[in-house]
Amino acid sequence: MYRVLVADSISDKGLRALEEHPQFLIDKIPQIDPEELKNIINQYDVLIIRSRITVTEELLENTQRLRLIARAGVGVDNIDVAAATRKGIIVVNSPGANTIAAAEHTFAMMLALARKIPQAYSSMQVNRWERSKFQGVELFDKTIGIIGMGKIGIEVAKRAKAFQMTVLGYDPFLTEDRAKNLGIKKATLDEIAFHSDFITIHTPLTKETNSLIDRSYLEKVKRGVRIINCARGGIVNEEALLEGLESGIVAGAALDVFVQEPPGPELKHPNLIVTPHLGASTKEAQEKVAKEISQEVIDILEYDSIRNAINMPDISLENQQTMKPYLQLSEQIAQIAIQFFKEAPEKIEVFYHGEIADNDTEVLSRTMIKGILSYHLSDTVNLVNAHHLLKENGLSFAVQRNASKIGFTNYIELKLSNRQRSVSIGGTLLDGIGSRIVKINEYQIDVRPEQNLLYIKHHDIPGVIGRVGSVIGDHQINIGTMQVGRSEIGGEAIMVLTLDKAADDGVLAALKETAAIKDVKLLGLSTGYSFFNKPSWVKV
Ligand SMILES: NC(=O)c1ccc[n+]([C@@H]2O[C@H](COP(=O)([O-])OP(=O)(O)OC[C@H]3O[C@@H](n4cnc5c(N)ncnc54)[C@H](O)[C@@H]3O)[C@@H](O)[C@H]2O)c1
Ligand SMILES: O=C(O)CC[C@@H](O)C(=O)O
Repeated sequence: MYRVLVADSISDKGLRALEEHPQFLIDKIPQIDPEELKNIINQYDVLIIRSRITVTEELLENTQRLRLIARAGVGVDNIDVAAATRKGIIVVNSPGANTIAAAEHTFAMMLALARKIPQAYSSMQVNRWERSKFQGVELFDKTIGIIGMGKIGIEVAKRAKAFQMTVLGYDPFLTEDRAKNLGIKKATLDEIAFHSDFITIHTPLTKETNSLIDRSYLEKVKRGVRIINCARGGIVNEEALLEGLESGIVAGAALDVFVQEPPGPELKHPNLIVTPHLGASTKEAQEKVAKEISQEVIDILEYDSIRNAINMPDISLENQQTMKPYLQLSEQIAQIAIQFFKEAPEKIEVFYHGEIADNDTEVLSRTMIKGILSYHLSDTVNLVNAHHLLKENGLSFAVQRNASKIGFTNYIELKLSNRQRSVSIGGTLLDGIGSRIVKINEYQIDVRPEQNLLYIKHHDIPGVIGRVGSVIGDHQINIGTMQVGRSEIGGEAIMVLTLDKAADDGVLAALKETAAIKDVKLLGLSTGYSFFNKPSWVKV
Protein backbone atom coordinates (compact mmCIF):
# COMPACT_ATOMS: atom_id res chain seq x y z
CA MET A 1 0.00 0.00 0.00
CA TYR A 2 1.20 3.45 -0.87
CA ARG A 3 0.09 6.51 1.07
CA VAL A 4 -0.64 9.60 -0.99
CA LEU A 5 -1.07 13.15 0.28
CA VAL A 6 -3.01 15.52 -1.96
CA ALA A 7 -1.89 18.90 -0.61
CA ASP A 8 -3.70 21.22 -3.01
CA SER A 9 -7.14 21.49 -4.56
CA ILE A 10 -7.10 18.82 -7.26
CA SER A 11 -10.08 17.62 -9.29
CA ASP A 12 -11.82 14.69 -7.58
CA LYS A 13 -12.92 13.32 -10.93
CA GLY A 14 -9.33 13.37 -12.17
CA LEU A 15 -8.07 11.57 -9.06
CA ARG A 16 -10.64 8.77 -9.37
CA ALA A 17 -8.25 6.19 -10.88
CA LEU A 18 -5.89 6.63 -7.95
CA GLU A 19 -8.67 6.59 -5.35
CA GLU A 20 -10.17 3.42 -6.75
CA HIS A 21 -6.81 1.63 -6.94
CA PRO A 22 -6.48 -0.90 -4.10
CA GLN A 23 -2.77 -0.14 -3.62
CA PHE A 24 -3.25 3.57 -2.87
CA LEU A 25 -4.58 5.20 0.27
CA ILE A 26 -5.27 8.90 -0.27
CA ASP A 27 -5.49 11.77 2.22
CA LYS A 28 -6.74 15.10 0.88
CA ILE A 29 -5.73 18.20 2.80
CA PRO A 30 -6.11 20.91 0.12
CA GLN A 31 -5.45 23.86 2.43
CA ILE A 32 -2.64 22.31 4.48
CA ASP A 33 -0.23 24.89 5.90
CA PRO A 34 3.57 24.49 5.54
CA GLU A 35 4.13 23.67 9.22
CA GLU A 36 1.55 20.86 9.24
CA LEU A 37 2.95 19.53 5.97
CA LYS A 38 6.41 19.41 7.52
CA ASN A 39 5.05 17.41 10.46
CA ILE A 40 3.24 14.76 8.45
CA ILE A 41 5.24 14.43 5.22
CA ASN A 42 7.16 11.39 6.50
CA GLN A 43 3.91 9.38 6.55
CA TYR A 44 3.58 9.51 2.78
CA ASP A 45 5.09 7.87 -0.30
CA VAL A 46 3.58 10.37 -2.74
CA LEU A 47 2.90 14.10 -2.54
CA ILE A 48 0.52 15.62 -5.10
CA ILE A 49 0.51 19.41 -5.44
CA ARG A 50 -0.31 22.34 -7.73
CA SER A 51 1.41 25.71 -7.37
CA ARG A 52 0.20 26.64 -3.86
CA ILE A 53 2.76 24.49 -2.02
CA THR A 54 6.49 25.19 -2.17
CA VAL A 55 8.59 22.07 -1.77
CA THR A 56 11.85 23.18 -0.20
CA GLU A 57 14.96 21.26 0.80
CA GLU A 58 14.01 21.93 4.41
CA LEU A 59 10.62 20.27 3.91
CA LEU A 60 12.26 17.24 2.28
CA GLU A 61 14.65 16.89 5.22
CA ASN A 62 11.61 15.76 7.21
CA THR A 63 11.02 12.64 5.15
CA GLN A 64 12.81 9.39 4.55
CA ARG A 65 9.75 7.85 2.99
CA LEU A 66 8.66 10.14 0.17
CA ARG A 67 9.49 8.70 -3.25
CA LEU A 68 7.41 10.76 -5.64
CA ILE A 69 6.31 14.39 -5.96
CA ALA A 70 3.62 14.82 -8.59
CA ARG A 71 2.93 18.33 -9.86
CA ALA A 72 -0.57 18.59 -11.33
CA GLY A 73 0.48 21.16 -13.94
CA VAL A 74 3.53 22.25 -15.94
CA GLY A 75 5.82 24.52 -13.89
CA VAL A 76 8.01 22.85 -11.29
CA ASP A 77 9.60 26.09 -10.11
CA ASN A 78 7.81 25.64 -6.76
CA ILE A 79 9.77 22.40 -6.20
CA ASP A 80 13.47 22.20 -5.26
CA VAL A 81 14.11 19.53 -7.90
CA ALA A 82 17.85 19.35 -7.10
CA ALA A 83 17.11 18.62 -3.44
CA ALA A 84 14.50 16.01 -4.41
CA THR A 85 17.02 14.37 -6.77
CA ARG A 86 19.66 14.22 -4.06
CA LYS A 87 17.14 12.42 -1.85
CA GLY A 88 16.19 10.02 -4.64
CA ILE A 89 12.67 11.41 -5.02
CA ILE A 90 11.15 11.41 -8.49
CA VAL A 91 9.49 14.65 -9.60
CA VAL A 92 6.83 14.36 -12.31
CA ASN A 93 4.56 16.92 -13.92
CA SER A 94 1.70 16.82 -16.41
CA PRO A 95 2.85 18.82 -19.40
CA GLY A 96 0.27 19.43 -22.07
CA ALA A 97 -2.82 18.78 -19.97
CA ASN A 98 -3.44 22.48 -19.35
CA THR A 99 -2.04 23.87 -22.62
CA ILE A 100 -5.40 24.82 -24.13
CA ALA A 101 -6.60 26.39 -20.89
CA ALA A 102 -3.46 28.56 -20.68
CA ALA A 103 -3.62 29.53 -24.37
CA GLU A 104 -7.30 30.48 -24.08
CA HIS A 105 -6.62 32.47 -20.91
CA THR A 106 -3.87 34.34 -22.76
CA PHE A 107 -6.40 35.24 -25.45
CA ALA A 108 -9.01 36.20 -22.87
CA MET A 109 -6.42 38.53 -21.32
CA MET A 110 -5.37 39.93 -24.69
CA LEU A 111 -8.96 40.71 -25.73
CA ALA A 112 -9.80 42.14 -22.30
CA LEU A 113 -6.69 44.33 -22.58
CA ALA A 114 -7.45 45.46 -26.13
CA ARG A 115 -11.07 46.34 -25.27
CA LYS A 116 -10.51 47.48 -21.64
CA ILE A 117 -13.27 45.14 -20.49
CA PRO A 118 -12.25 44.94 -16.79
CA GLN A 119 -12.06 48.76 -16.55
CA ALA A 120 -15.42 49.20 -18.31
CA TYR A 121 -17.01 46.59 -16.06
CA SER A 122 -15.67 48.30 -12.91
CA SER A 123 -16.99 51.64 -14.15
CA MET A 124 -20.47 50.21 -14.69
CA GLN A 125 -20.36 48.65 -11.23
CA VAL A 126 -20.39 52.22 -9.87
CA ASN A 127 -23.25 53.21 -12.19
CA ARG A 128 -21.16 55.05 -14.81
CA TRP A 129 -21.71 54.95 -18.59
CA GLU A 130 -18.31 56.04 -20.01
CA ARG A 131 -18.38 54.95 -23.64
CA SER A 132 -15.60 57.17 -25.00
CA LYS A 133 -13.23 56.42 -22.10
CA PHE A 134 -13.09 52.77 -22.99
CA GLN A 135 -12.40 52.89 -26.70
CA GLY A 136 -10.15 49.94 -27.53
CA VAL A 137 -8.00 48.57 -30.34
CA GLU A 138 -8.52 45.63 -32.70
CA LEU A 139 -6.34 42.55 -32.93
CA PHE A 140 -7.00 42.30 -36.67
CA ASP A 141 -3.95 43.27 -38.77
CA LYS A 142 -1.77 43.79 -35.68
CA THR A 143 1.56 42.11 -34.98
CA ILE A 144 1.94 39.77 -32.03
CA GLY A 145 5.36 38.68 -30.74
CA ILE A 146 5.37 35.35 -28.95
CA ILE A 147 8.36 34.65 -26.73
CA GLY A 148 8.54 30.90 -26.07
CA MET A 149 7.14 28.76 -28.86
CA GLY A 150 6.49 25.60 -26.86
CA LYS A 151 3.13 23.96 -26.36
CA ILE A 152 1.25 27.05 -25.19
CA GLY A 153 3.10 29.47 -27.50
CA ILE A 154 2.09 27.36 -30.50
CA GLU A 155 -1.60 27.29 -29.48
CA VAL A 156 -1.52 31.06 -28.98
CA ALA A 157 0.03 31.44 -32.46
CA LYS A 158 -2.74 29.35 -34.05
CA ARG A 159 -5.42 31.48 -32.41
CA ALA A 160 -3.65 34.72 -33.35
CA LYS A 161 -3.64 33.61 -36.97
CA ALA A 162 -7.40 33.05 -36.77
CA PHE A 163 -7.65 36.71 -35.72
CA GLN A 164 -5.58 37.59 -38.82
CA MET A 165 -2.63 38.89 -36.86
CA THR A 166 0.97 38.77 -38.09
CA VAL A 167 2.77 36.37 -35.77
CA LEU A 168 6.46 36.68 -34.83
CA GLY A 169 7.93 33.87 -32.74
CA TYR A 170 11.13 33.64 -30.73
CA ASP A 171 12.38 30.44 -29.15
CA PRO A 172 15.92 29.00 -29.15
CA PHE A 173 14.45 25.78 -30.56
CA LEU A 174 12.25 27.34 -33.25
CA THR A 175 13.56 26.40 -36.70
CA GLU A 176 12.75 28.23 -39.97
CA ASP A 177 10.90 25.12 -41.18
CA ARG A 178 8.79 24.83 -38.05
CA ALA A 179 7.94 28.56 -38.22
CA LYS A 180 6.98 28.19 -41.88
CA ASN A 181 4.74 25.21 -41.13
CA LEU A 182 3.01 27.21 -38.41
CA GLY A 183 2.58 30.16 -40.78
CA ILE A 184 4.56 32.53 -38.55
CA LYS A 185 7.84 34.46 -38.83
CA LYS A 186 10.88 33.36 -36.83
CA ALA A 187 12.20 36.50 -35.13
CA THR A 188 14.84 37.67 -32.68
CA LEU A 189 13.94 39.20 -29.33
CA ASP A 190 14.86 42.63 -30.72
CA GLU A 191 12.69 42.16 -33.82
CA ILE A 192 9.81 41.28 -31.51
CA ALA A 193 10.45 44.46 -29.53
CA PHE A 194 10.67 46.67 -32.67
CA HIS A 195 7.58 45.37 -34.51
CA SER A 196 5.05 43.96 -32.03
CA ASP A 197 1.78 45.60 -30.98
CA PHE A 198 1.25 42.75 -28.49
CA ILE A 199 3.97 40.73 -26.77
CA THR A 200 3.09 37.54 -24.92
CA ILE A 201 5.45 35.32 -22.96
CA HIS A 202 5.28 31.52 -22.79
CA THR A 203 8.65 30.37 -21.42
CA PRO A 204 9.54 28.79 -18.11
CA LEU A 205 11.20 31.00 -15.49
CA THR A 206 14.93 30.32 -15.83
CA LYS A 207 18.16 32.26 -15.28
CA GLU A 208 17.85 33.46 -18.89
CA THR A 209 14.17 34.43 -18.73
CA ASN A 210 14.23 36.05 -15.30
CA SER A 211 13.56 39.79 -16.00
CA LEU A 212 13.69 39.10 -19.74
CA ILE A 213 11.33 42.04 -20.18
CA ASP A 214 13.22 44.66 -18.20
CA ARG A 215 13.92 48.41 -18.49
CA SER A 216 16.44 47.95 -21.31
CA TYR A 217 14.02 45.77 -23.30
CA LEU A 218 11.22 48.29 -22.82
CA GLU A 219 13.52 50.98 -24.29
CA LYS A 220 13.37 49.04 -27.59
CA VAL A 221 9.64 48.30 -27.83
CA LYS A 222 7.15 50.02 -30.11
CA ARG A 223 5.40 52.82 -28.18
CA GLY A 224 1.91 51.64 -27.17
CA VAL A 225 2.80 47.96 -26.98
CA ARG A 226 0.54 45.70 -24.89
CA ILE A 227 2.23 42.96 -22.83
CA ILE A 228 0.72 39.73 -21.54
CA ASN A 229 2.36 37.31 -19.10
CA CYS A 230 0.50 34.08 -18.34
CA ALA A 231 3.73 32.08 -17.94
CA ARG A 232 5.66 32.81 -14.76
CA GLY A 233 6.03 35.81 -12.46
CA GLY A 234 9.35 37.61 -12.81
CA ILE A 235 9.84 37.06 -16.55
CA VAL A 236 8.37 40.54 -16.91
CA ASN A 237 10.15 42.77 -14.41
CA GLU A 238 7.28 44.25 -12.39
CA GLU A 239 8.93 47.61 -11.54
CA ALA A 240 10.03 48.18 -15.13
CA LEU A 241 6.50 47.34 -16.29
CA LEU A 242 4.90 49.84 -13.91
CA GLU A 243 7.34 52.52 -15.17
CA GLY A 244 6.53 51.61 -18.79
CA LEU A 245 2.78 51.85 -18.06
CA GLU A 246 3.26 55.18 -16.32
CA SER A 247 5.28 56.67 -19.20
CA GLY A 248 2.81 55.35 -21.80
CA ILE A 249 5.46 53.30 -23.61
CA VAL A 250 3.36 50.33 -22.55
CA ALA A 251 -0.31 51.00 -23.34
CA GLY A 252 -1.53 48.11 -21.28
CA ALA A 253 -0.44 44.93 -19.58
CA ALA A 254 -2.13 41.75 -18.42
CA LEU A 255 -0.58 39.56 -15.74
CA ASP A 256 -1.80 36.19 -14.51
CA VAL A 257 1.42 35.40 -12.65
CA PHE A 258 3.54 37.39 -10.21
CA VAL A 259 6.94 37.40 -8.54
CA GLN A 260 5.17 36.93 -5.26
CA GLU A 261 1.75 35.31 -5.24
CA PRO A 262 -0.47 37.00 -4.19
CA PRO A 263 1.33 40.25 -5.18
CA GLY A 264 1.68 43.28 -2.92
CA PRO A 265 -0.67 46.29 -3.15
CA GLU A 266 1.92 48.35 -5.08
CA LEU A 267 1.33 46.33 -8.23
CA LYS A 268 -1.57 48.45 -9.49
CA HIS A 269 -2.12 50.69 -12.51
CA PRO A 270 -5.26 51.72 -14.41
CA ASN A 271 -3.90 50.05 -17.53
CA LEU A 272 -2.79 46.87 -15.77
CA ILE A 273 -5.26 44.01 -15.62
CA VAL A 274 -4.63 41.01 -13.42
CA THR A 275 -5.98 37.56 -12.63
CA PRO A 276 -4.93 35.35 -9.68
CA HIS A 277 -2.91 32.68 -11.57
CA LEU A 278 -5.95 31.33 -13.40
CA GLY A 279 -4.26 30.16 -16.61
CA ALA A 280 -4.82 26.47 -15.88
CA SER A 281 -8.05 26.92 -13.97
CA THR A 282 -10.67 25.38 -16.20
CA LYS A 283 -12.79 22.39 -15.27
CA GLU A 284 -11.42 20.52 -18.27
CA ALA A 285 -7.74 21.27 -17.62
CA GLN A 286 -8.00 20.44 -13.93
CA GLU A 287 -9.62 17.10 -14.69
CA LYS A 288 -6.98 16.39 -17.32
CA VAL A 289 -3.97 17.28 -15.14
CA ALA A 290 -5.33 15.26 -12.20
CA LYS A 291 -6.12 12.29 -14.44
CA GLU A 292 -2.65 12.40 -15.99
CA ILE A 293 -0.93 12.69 -12.64
CA SER A 294 -3.00 9.84 -11.15
CA GLN A 295 -2.00 7.58 -14.03
CA GLU A 296 1.65 8.59 -13.74
CA VAL A 297 1.71 7.81 -10.02
CA ILE A 298 0.16 4.39 -10.68
CA ASP A 299 2.48 3.64 -13.61
CA ILE A 300 5.63 4.56 -11.71
CA LEU A 301 4.84 2.80 -8.46
CA GLU A 302 3.02 -0.20 -9.84
CA TYR A 303 4.77 -0.79 -13.19
CA ASP A 304 8.16 1.01 -12.97
CA SER A 305 7.10 2.97 -16.05
CA ILE A 306 8.09 6.63 -16.25
CA ARG A 307 6.82 9.24 -18.71
CA ASN A 308 7.07 12.80 -17.49
CA ALA A 309 9.74 12.80 -14.82
CA ILE A 310 11.85 15.92 -14.51
CA ASN A 311 14.78 14.05 -12.94
CA MET A 312 14.59 10.61 -14.61
CA PRO A 313 14.77 9.37 -18.19
CA ASP A 314 11.51 8.14 -19.72
CA ILE A 315 10.75 4.46 -19.68
CA SER A 316 7.35 3.92 -21.21
CA LEU A 317 4.90 1.18 -20.44
CA GLU A 318 5.22 0.14 -24.08
CA ASN A 319 8.96 -0.58 -23.96
CA GLN A 320 8.84 -1.73 -20.33
CA GLN A 321 8.69 -5.41 -21.35
CA THR A 322 11.66 -5.02 -23.73
CA MET A 323 13.68 -3.07 -21.19
CA LYS A 324 12.98 -5.05 -18.05
CA PRO A 325 15.34 -8.00 -18.80
CA TYR A 326 18.10 -5.49 -19.65
CA LEU A 327 17.48 -3.61 -16.43
CA GLN A 328 17.83 -6.79 -14.43
CA LEU A 329 20.92 -7.88 -16.41
CA SER A 330 22.53 -4.45 -15.91
CA GLU A 331 21.93 -4.62 -12.18
CA GLN A 332 23.38 -8.14 -11.98
CA ILE A 333 26.46 -7.21 -14.05
CA ALA A 334 27.09 -4.37 -11.60
CA GLN A 335 26.52 -6.60 -8.58
CA ILE A 336 29.02 -9.17 -9.88
CA ALA A 337 31.63 -6.53 -10.70
CA ILE A 338 31.48 -4.70 -7.37
CA GLN A 339 31.89 -7.91 -5.35
CA PHE A 340 35.44 -8.21 -6.70
CA PHE A 341 36.38 -4.98 -4.87
CA LYS A 342 37.41 -4.53 -1.25
CA GLU A 343 38.02 -0.78 -1.71
CA ALA A 344 35.50 1.18 -3.75
CA PRO A 345 36.31 1.55 -7.48
CA GLU A 346 37.34 4.98 -8.75
CA LYS A 347 36.32 4.61 -12.35
CA ILE A 348 33.20 3.17 -13.99
CA GLU A 349 33.14 2.53 -17.74
CA VAL A 350 30.15 1.11 -19.60
CA PHE A 351 30.21 -0.22 -23.16
CA TYR A 352 27.03 -0.85 -25.14
CA HIS A 353 27.40 -2.90 -28.33
CA GLY A 354 24.92 -3.93 -31.02
CA GLU A 355 21.25 -2.93 -31.24
CA ILE A 356 21.07 -1.78 -27.63
CA ALA A 357 23.61 0.95 -28.46
CA ASP A 358 20.99 2.65 -30.65
CA ASN A 359 18.58 2.97 -27.72
CA ASP A 360 18.41 5.45 -24.89
CA THR A 361 20.45 3.48 -22.38
CA GLU A 362 20.52 6.10 -19.64
CA VAL A 363 18.22 4.07 -17.43
CA LEU A 364 20.52 1.02 -17.83
CA SER A 365 23.57 3.12 -16.91
CA ARG A 366 21.77 4.44 -13.84
CA THR A 367 20.83 0.87 -12.93
CA MET A 368 24.50 -0.15 -13.04
CA ILE A 369 25.51 2.84 -10.93
CA LYS A 370 22.79 1.90 -8.45
CA GLY A 371 24.03 -1.72 -8.39
CA ILE A 372 27.60 -0.56 -7.71
CA LEU A 373 26.88 2.11 -5.13
CA SER A 374 24.22 0.25 -3.19
CA TYR A 375 26.83 -2.38 -2.29
CA HIS A 376 28.19 0.16 0.21
CA LEU A 377 25.38 2.70 0.49
CA SER A 378 22.48 0.18 0.61
CA ASP A 379 18.98 1.36 -0.23
CA THR A 380 19.75 5.08 -0.07
CA VAL A 381 20.70 4.74 -3.76
CA ASN A 382 18.09 4.62 -6.48
CA LEU A 383 17.86 5.56 -10.14
CA VAL A 384 17.01 9.16 -9.30
CA ASN A 385 20.02 10.00 -7.16
CA ALA A 386 22.48 7.56 -8.82
CA HIS A 387 24.46 10.26 -10.71
CA HIS A 388 24.42 12.62 -7.74
CA LEU A 389 25.80 9.99 -5.34
CA LEU A 390 28.37 8.96 -7.94
CA LYS A 391 29.74 12.51 -8.06
CA GLU A 392 29.47 12.95 -4.31
CA ASN A 393 31.63 9.85 -3.83
CA GLY A 394 34.18 11.05 -6.39
CA LEU A 395 33.76 8.25 -8.96
CA SER A 396 34.27 8.97 -12.64
CA PHE A 397 31.78 7.62 -15.14
CA ALA A 398 32.00 7.15 -18.92
CA VAL A 399 29.81 5.50 -21.53
CA GLN A 400 30.85 4.22 -24.95
CA ARG A 401 28.44 2.86 -27.51
CA ASN A 402 29.05 1.01 -30.72
CA ALA A 403 26.14 -0.18 -32.88
CA SER A 404 28.27 -2.89 -34.51
CA LYS A 405 27.79 -6.36 -33.04
CA ILE A 406 30.60 -8.22 -31.33
CA GLY A 407 29.33 -11.78 -31.49
CA PHE A 408 25.98 -10.97 -29.83
CA THR A 409 22.99 -8.96 -31.07
CA ASN A 410 23.27 -6.95 -27.86
CA TYR A 411 26.16 -6.79 -25.47
CA ILE A 412 26.75 -4.76 -22.30
CA GLU A 413 30.12 -4.59 -20.60
CA LEU A 414 30.97 -2.89 -17.34
CA LYS A 415 34.55 -2.14 -16.33
CA LEU A 416 35.32 -1.05 -12.78
CA SER A 417 38.80 0.01 -11.78
CA ASN A 418 40.87 1.60 -9.09
CA ARG A 419 44.61 1.75 -8.48
CA GLN A 420 44.68 -1.85 -7.22
CA ARG A 421 42.55 -3.67 -9.77
CA SER A 422 40.32 -3.65 -12.80
CA VAL A 423 37.32 -5.93 -13.40
CA SER A 424 35.28 -6.31 -16.58
CA ILE A 425 31.95 -8.13 -16.68
CA GLY A 426 30.09 -8.68 -19.96
CA GLY A 427 26.48 -9.78 -20.39
CA THR A 428 23.96 -10.36 -23.10
CA LEU A 429 20.33 -11.26 -23.62
CA LEU A 430 19.90 -14.34 -25.81
CA ASP A 431 16.71 -14.45 -27.85
CA GLY A 432 14.24 -16.89 -26.28
CA ILE A 433 16.83 -18.06 -23.74
CA GLY A 434 17.36 -15.15 -21.36
CA SER A 435 20.28 -13.27 -19.88
CA ARG A 436 23.81 -14.62 -19.71
CA ILE A 437 27.06 -13.43 -18.18
CA VAL A 438 29.48 -14.10 -21.04
CA LYS A 439 32.68 -12.49 -19.86
CA ILE A 440 34.59 -12.15 -16.61
CA ASN A 441 37.77 -10.20 -17.26
CA GLU A 442 39.64 -11.95 -20.08
CA TYR A 443 37.64 -15.21 -19.74
CA GLN A 444 34.71 -16.13 -21.99
CA ILE A 445 31.96 -17.99 -20.12
CA ASP A 446 28.23 -18.65 -20.44
CA VAL A 447 26.52 -18.37 -17.07
CA ARG A 448 22.89 -17.75 -16.26
CA PRO A 449 22.90 -15.06 -13.54
CA GLU A 450 21.25 -16.72 -10.55
CA GLN A 451 21.03 -15.78 -6.90
CA ASN A 452 24.15 -17.73 -5.79
CA LEU A 453 27.19 -17.83 -8.03
CA LEU A 454 30.48 -19.33 -6.95
CA TYR A 455 33.53 -17.92 -8.72
CA ILE A 456 36.77 -19.87 -8.57
CA LYS A 457 40.09 -18.93 -10.15
CA HIS A 458 42.49 -21.86 -10.51
CA HIS A 459 45.35 -23.43 -12.42
CA ASP A 460 44.10 -25.33 -15.46
CA ILE A 461 45.28 -28.77 -14.29
CA PRO A 462 43.45 -32.12 -14.02
CA GLY A 463 41.49 -32.87 -10.87
CA VAL A 464 40.35 -29.35 -9.90
CA ILE A 465 36.81 -29.72 -11.21
CA GLY A 466 36.39 -33.06 -9.38
CA ARG A 467 37.76 -31.59 -6.14
CA VAL A 468 35.37 -28.60 -6.31
CA GLY A 469 32.42 -30.91 -6.99
CA SER A 470 33.19 -33.15 -4.03
CA VAL A 471 33.81 -30.28 -1.54
CA ILE A 472 30.47 -28.69 -2.43
CA GLY A 473 28.67 -32.04 -2.46
CA ASP A 474 30.14 -32.88 0.99
CA HIS A 475 28.44 -29.72 2.28
CA GLN A 476 25.06 -30.86 0.92
CA ILE A 477 24.84 -28.09 -1.66
CA ASN A 478 23.46 -28.90 -5.08
CA ILE A 479 25.30 -27.50 -8.10
CA GLY A 480 22.94 -26.16 -10.80
CA THR A 481 25.47 -25.46 -13.55
CA MET A 482 29.23 -25.32 -13.87
CA GLN A 483 31.10 -23.29 -16.47
CA VAL A 484 34.81 -23.12 -17.09
CA GLY A 485 36.73 -20.55 -19.05
CA ARG A 486 40.45 -20.45 -19.70
CA SER A 487 42.81 -18.21 -21.58
CA GLU A 488 45.25 -21.00 -22.59
CA ILE A 489 45.62 -24.73 -21.97
CA GLY A 490 47.49 -25.33 -18.72
CA GLY A 491 47.37 -21.63 -17.79
CA GLU A 492 44.97 -19.86 -15.50
CA ALA A 493 41.27 -20.62 -15.66
CA ILE A 494 38.03 -19.67 -13.97
CA MET A 495 35.05 -21.71 -12.96
CA VAL A 496 31.60 -20.26 -12.27
CA LEU A 497 29.01 -22.45 -10.61
CA THR A 498 25.35 -21.75 -9.88
CA LEU A 499 24.40 -23.17 -6.50
CA ASP A 500 20.95 -24.00 -5.18
CA LYS A 501 21.84 -22.34 -1.89
CA ALA A 502 24.60 -20.01 -0.73
CA ALA A 503 27.91 -21.67 0.16
CA ASP A 504 28.96 -20.99 3.75
CA ASP A 505 32.42 -20.04 5.04
CA GLY A 506 33.25 -23.74 5.59
CA VAL A 507 32.88 -24.46 1.86
CA LEU A 508 34.96 -21.44 0.90
CA ALA A 509 37.72 -22.36 3.39
CA ALA A 510 37.82 -25.97 2.17
CA LEU A 511 38.11 -24.85 -1.43
CA LYS A 512 40.87 -22.37 -0.61
CA GLU A 513 42.93 -25.22 0.88
CA THR A 514 43.18 -26.80 -2.59
CA ALA A 515 46.64 -25.91 -3.94
CA ALA A 516 45.49 -25.27 -7.53
CA ILE A 517 42.76 -22.82 -6.41
CA LYS A 518 43.94 -19.21 -6.28
CA ASP A 519 40.72 -17.38 -5.47
CA VAL A 520 37.17 -18.21 -4.37
CA LYS A 521 34.26 -15.81 -4.16
CA LEU A 522 30.60 -16.27 -3.47
CA LEU A 523 28.72 -13.74 -5.62
CA GLY A 524 25.21 -12.98 -4.37
CA LEU A 525 22.84 -11.55 -6.98
CA SER A 526 19.39 -10.06 -6.73
CA THR A 527 16.65 -11.65 -8.75
CA GLY A 528 13.65 -9.62 -9.88
CA TYR A 529 13.95 -5.96 -10.55
CA SER A 530 12.35 -2.74 -9.41
CA PHE A 531 13.36 0.92 -9.65
CA PHE A 532 13.26 1.37 -5.93
CA ASN A 533 14.15 -0.86 -3.06
CA LYS A 534 10.45 -1.33 -2.44
CA PRO A 535 10.26 -3.67 0.54
CA SER A 536 11.96 -1.19 2.86
CA TRP A 537 9.61 1.69 2.25
CA VAL A 538 6.29 0.37 1.03
CA LYS A 539 4.34 0.32 4.26
CA VAL A 540 1.20 1.92 5.59
N1 LIG B 1 -0.66 30.68 -15.85
C1 LIG B 1 -0.82 29.39 -15.71
O1 LIG B 1 -1.63 28.92 -14.95
C2 LIG B 1 0.03 28.46 -16.53
C3 LIG B 1 -0.54 27.29 -17.03
C4 LIG B 1 0.25 26.44 -17.78
C5 LIG B 1 1.58 26.75 -18.01
N2 LIG B 1 2.09 27.89 -17.48
C6 LIG B 1 3.47 28.26 -17.75
O2 LIG B 1 3.61 28.58 -19.12
C7 LIG B 1 4.95 28.37 -19.54
C8 LIG B 1 4.99 27.61 -20.85
O3 LIG B 1 4.39 26.36 -20.73
P1 LIG B 1 4.43 25.29 -21.92
O4 LIG B 1 3.54 24.18 -21.48
O5 LIG B 1 4.19 25.95 -23.21
O6 LIG B 1 5.93 24.84 -21.80
P2 LIG B 1 6.86 24.25 -22.96
O7 LIG B 1 8.00 23.59 -22.28
O8 LIG B 1 6.05 23.45 -23.92
O9 LIG B 1 7.39 25.53 -23.72
C9 LIG B 1 8.31 26.44 -23.18
C10 LIG B 1 9.12 26.97 -24.33
O10 LIG B 1 9.93 28.04 -23.85
C11 LIG B 1 11.12 28.01 -24.59
N3 LIG B 1 12.16 28.80 -23.94
C12 LIG B 1 12.94 28.43 -22.90
N4 LIG B 1 13.80 29.43 -22.64
C13 LIG B 1 13.56 30.42 -23.53
C14 LIG B 1 14.12 31.71 -23.75
N5 LIG B 1 15.13 32.14 -22.98
N6 LIG B 1 13.62 32.46 -24.74
C15 LIG B 1 12.62 32.00 -25.50
N7 LIG B 1 12.04 30.78 -25.36
C16 LIG B 1 12.51 30.01 -24.36
C17 LIG B 1 11.44 26.54 -24.68
O11 LIG B 1 12.35 26.29 -25.74
C18 LIG B 1 10.06 25.95 -24.94
O12 LIG B 1 9.81 25.81 -26.32
C19 LIG B 1 5.62 27.67 -18.36
O13 LIG B 1 6.31 28.62 -17.59
C20 LIG B 1 4.47 27.14 -17.54
O14 LIG B 1 4.80 26.97 -16.21
C21 LIG B 1 1.34 28.77 -16.77
O1 LIG C 1 -1.83 24.81 -10.54
C1 LIG C 1 -2.16 25.79 -11.20
O2 LIG C 1 -3.32 26.18 -11.28
C2 LIG C 1 -1.11 26.54 -11.99
C3 LIG C 1 -0.57 25.70 -13.06
C4 LIG C 1 0.37 26.39 -13.99
O3 LIG C 1 0.99 27.48 -13.48
C5 LIG C 1 1.35 25.41 -14.54
O4 LIG C 1 2.54 25.70 -14.58
O5 LIG C 1 0.90 24.35 -14.96
